[in-house]
Amino acid sequence: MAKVNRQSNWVRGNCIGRGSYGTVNMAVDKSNGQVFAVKSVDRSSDFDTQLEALENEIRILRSLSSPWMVEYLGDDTTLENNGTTSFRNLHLEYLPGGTVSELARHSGNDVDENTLRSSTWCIVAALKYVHSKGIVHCDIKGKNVLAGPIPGVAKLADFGSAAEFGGASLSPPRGSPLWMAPEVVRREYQGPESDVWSLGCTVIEMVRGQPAWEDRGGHTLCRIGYSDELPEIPTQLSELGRDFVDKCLRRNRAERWSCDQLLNHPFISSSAPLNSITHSSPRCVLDWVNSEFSEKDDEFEEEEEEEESSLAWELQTRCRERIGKLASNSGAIWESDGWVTVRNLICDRAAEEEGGTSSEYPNSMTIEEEMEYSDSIQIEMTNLESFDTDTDSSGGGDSFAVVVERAVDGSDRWRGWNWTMGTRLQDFTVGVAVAVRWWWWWRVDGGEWRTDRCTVAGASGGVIGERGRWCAVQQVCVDAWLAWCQWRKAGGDGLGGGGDCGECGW
Ligand SMILES: Nc1ncnc2c1ncn2[C@@H]1O[C@H](COP(=O)(O)OP(=O)(O)OP(=O)(O)O)[C@@H](O)[C@H]1O
Repeated sequence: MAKVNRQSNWVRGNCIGRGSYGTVNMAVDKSNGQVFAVKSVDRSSDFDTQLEALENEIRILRSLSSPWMVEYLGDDTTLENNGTTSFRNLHLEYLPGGTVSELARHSGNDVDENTLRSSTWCIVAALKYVHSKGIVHCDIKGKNVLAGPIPGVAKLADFGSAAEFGGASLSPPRGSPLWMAPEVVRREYQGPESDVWSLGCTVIEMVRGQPAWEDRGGHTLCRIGYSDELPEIPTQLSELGRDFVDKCLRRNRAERWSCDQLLNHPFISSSAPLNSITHSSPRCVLDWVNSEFSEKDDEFEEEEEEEESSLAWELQTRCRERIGKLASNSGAIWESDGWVTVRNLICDRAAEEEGGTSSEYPNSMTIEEEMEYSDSIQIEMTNLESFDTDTDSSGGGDSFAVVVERAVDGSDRWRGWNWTMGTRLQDFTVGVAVAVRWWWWWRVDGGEWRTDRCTVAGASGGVIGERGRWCAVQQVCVDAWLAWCQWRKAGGDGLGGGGDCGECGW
């Protein structure tokens, strides 16, 4: 997906947030059905600062990319309201979980410390990355941390105040007063250490559901900037949590811990979301169809294990988010007539070697009938073959079959099946169906990504659509893991052996 100056081929949806620098709406890309968030400022508005902040955010976000930051998807300018209003727009990954500040308010005093630790880990990991790029966020607070679809996954957002770090004070100081570090309030300095102070305030906010300092205007600013006081650390926070906050809230900024040090603090050091995952996968299908993976390899070649783990988690999360958003939409009509097979592939190495044939699928053949197919389908085939090779390398002798059909009415609707190890693994509709290694996504009707009507054989069984949206999202991950398990346990009980995957708990 092009990441800059996206064509204005999208529709603005409901307003999902307002800040001092803009309005945030849901939006849908008409060309591929992708849901995203769009932050907009009316260009004719009297408030130049709003436009400046948005342009600043666009510039900064273009230069950054981390699994723990909300992803920049592009930007554009649109004429709306019958051509009377011109908006400058920033397109962002949509995160449906709300802000950690809202979550904290709703949970009252009932804080789940595991979630807190892992959200904190995400913020620190994001900050470490941002600081390493010479940028200070300048507005760390609960409202600027968006919750992912799974408790404990969080992403840093709102880079409208962010700035390149020059070692001096930023004038005027940036950020939200109650989260500002003392040196920022005093206009002496604003750097990475100042973000760490704000982080300490944010951890308190995530526990209390309220800002760390009570808001009494100028009086509070005096307390922050010119007293020896520190915010009260909530008693319900564990000893480790209190120590972590203490390392952030040092009035002398030289004594504050860096993000590197904080990542090693026992409060969060083992709280990276799903940090046992070490495999990487494509970032998102639409990026990845065109990417040929080279960018990913270059980008992450030198990253440490921790970052690889973060990436893998991010990828899985994106899969869940994407499909979760779309699982509730209406999709392809599965039972309709009028489909034609355009590509049919069966890999049955063992059968070939033994001179046998696959009895599981009646049209068994290596590659048959190629009437018409898209590039993406080609990718699917290529990778299925390597997938099959992987399984065979462990002596599996499995067969892997894929049939892809296209609607004869030319509506660009696709559907397909794949079978493996003699068992029907998945039915899926395909607009773009891609398999790389053990990961699967599928998209229907040229835009919607769905999971319902995806039947998984073996222990999980059933029609996913009957299980409700969240289950459906989980199930997609099960599907992905299922394939992964199969790859790992090639030739064994990979498909039928659900229930013992240590990685996904399925
Ligand atoms: N990518 C996103 N996905 C979902 N919701 C979002 C997203 N970005 C922003 N929001 C929602 O919109 C609200 C306002 O966004 P944001 O904080 O970026 O605006 P702002 O004008 O810069 O705010 P502030 O007043 O804090 O400076 C957020 O608090 C959040 O509720």
